[in-house]
Amino acid sequence: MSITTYPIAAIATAPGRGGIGIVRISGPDLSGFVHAFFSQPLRPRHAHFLPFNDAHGQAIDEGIALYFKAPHSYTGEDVLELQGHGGTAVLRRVLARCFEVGAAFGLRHAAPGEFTQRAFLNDRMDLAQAEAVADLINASSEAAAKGAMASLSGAFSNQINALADRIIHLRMLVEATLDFPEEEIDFLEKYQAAEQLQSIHDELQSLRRHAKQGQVMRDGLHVVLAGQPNVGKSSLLNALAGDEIAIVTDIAGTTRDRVTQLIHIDGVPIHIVDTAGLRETEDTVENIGIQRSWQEIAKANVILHLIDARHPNDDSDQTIISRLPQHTPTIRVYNKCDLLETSHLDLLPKENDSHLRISAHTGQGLETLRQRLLHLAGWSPNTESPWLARERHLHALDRCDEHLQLARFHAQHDDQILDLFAEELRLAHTELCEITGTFTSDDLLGEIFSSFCIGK
Ligand SMILES: Nc1nc2c(c(=O)[nH]1)N(C=O)[C@@H](CNc1ccc(C(=O)N[C@@H](CCC(=O)O)C(=O)O)cc1)CN2
Ligand SMILES: Nc1nc2c(ncn2[C@@H]2O[C@H](COP(=O)(O)OP(=O)(O)OP(=O)(O)O)[C@@H](O)[C@H]2O)c(=O)[nH]1
Ligand SMILES: [Mg+2]
Repeated sequence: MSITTYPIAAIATAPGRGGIGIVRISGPDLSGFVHAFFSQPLRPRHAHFLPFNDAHGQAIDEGIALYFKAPHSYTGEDVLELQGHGGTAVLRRVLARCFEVGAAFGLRHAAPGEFTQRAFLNDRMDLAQAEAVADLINASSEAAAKGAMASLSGAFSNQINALADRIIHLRMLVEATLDFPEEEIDFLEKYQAAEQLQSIHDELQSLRRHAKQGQVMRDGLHVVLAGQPNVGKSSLLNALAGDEIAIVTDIAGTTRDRVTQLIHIDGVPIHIVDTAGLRETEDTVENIGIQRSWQEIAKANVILHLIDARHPNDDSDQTIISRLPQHTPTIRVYNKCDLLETSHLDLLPKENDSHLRISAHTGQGLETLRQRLLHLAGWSPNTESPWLARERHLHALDRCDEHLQLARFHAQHDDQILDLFAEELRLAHTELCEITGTFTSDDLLGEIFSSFCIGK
């Protein structure tokens, strides 16, 4: 792969004050730089306690210098770490001194993610692992951090590679047969191609379910609270968040702007979006709020349609139902059950997967609601430790599945279409390679690494 020639430097620790701050430099050969900076060579992989001097020999800081020789480093290049005191000004001075010394060596400031990009280009990790580095840093819950670490250590990539190997095996058989046209007729039977395909397909399905969970774990589920004014949407948001986030009053039309709160259910991040109550109104401000409610509803992963349990068959709710998107999972949540006379309970639809009874005031039914949300997120509590995945990975798995299905179609209509079968297998394989980065466009790499923080 293409290896860049110039060295890069950046502050690797978070901006702001900290106990220790690190300036990191990576390049194909830093021995000249090290000598110019310290006037002495450094023993690789040893901690040296040294002054970091300016051009006049005055100490800017004193700290630990660590020198990693290529390829035994994070990036696979020579890496020098200057671990000093973690103050903004002192770190900036150390970095500036690096550029002074490094000018002779073509030292440049690192772009976001450039250290990790070099690690990827030097085969220190594949693309899914590089993405996991960023996901680990950005993880908002311990469960997400655990999942990111699983991906970083290769749990996800290993499964992708195992699946790719099975497709490669089948491809080899097909391609070999294509060289001997007289054998094509027997191919499918001889190698039980349909059975192999079926079993690859089954494995892909299980991988997709797993990856879907990993993606929800990373990005969270967007749950929108929708319904008429005064049904208790904001009260439910507050109850789920365990805090007074949104204003609650008995005045219909209290919420104007959407209010979003991140909560965690069993470690799964869930973005709860409270919206303005839906109704016909002349009020300009409220109308803008209601438009925003519909925008949020259109983007939702799950809609909780709140209904006042005392009026379960309200016309306005029927109108709302008719306008809700058909394909978004929706739960009808009958709120204020604490106010219901027992005799009225019969008027409510039976509780099931899509009809729940709750009270935002007493907390009745909230645990069932939480579990229901987890279920809709594709979460099954007994899954062995999940790894984190991204939307990009899910799309690639979906496309892989489409190609496998087309391959299966050609396998079932087996008259002289072995080359089409082979082509679909090739495309399915390519999709898996996009996940681990064996084939990727520079655009995609740019997009992925530019979203990293500086110094990573
Ligand atoms: N100070 C410091 N801490 C850090 C990092 C770093 O770059 N510097 N990391 C950066 O993100 C993470 C650790 N990742 C690293 C991965 C590989 C190597 C490395 O030197 N690997 C060599 C040697 C392995 C060995 O001794 O067994 C190799 O793989 O050949 C270093 C850090 C988190 N903590
Ligand atoms: N008894 C009882 N009252 C509730 C319950 N949930 C909400 N309320 C009351 O219903 C009124 C309206 O609650 P909100 O949470 O502001 O309703 P909303 O759906 O957000 O209303 P808008 O923001 O106007 O759309 C308040 O007086 C709440 O205290 C409940 O479960 N039981
Ligand atoms: Mg409200």
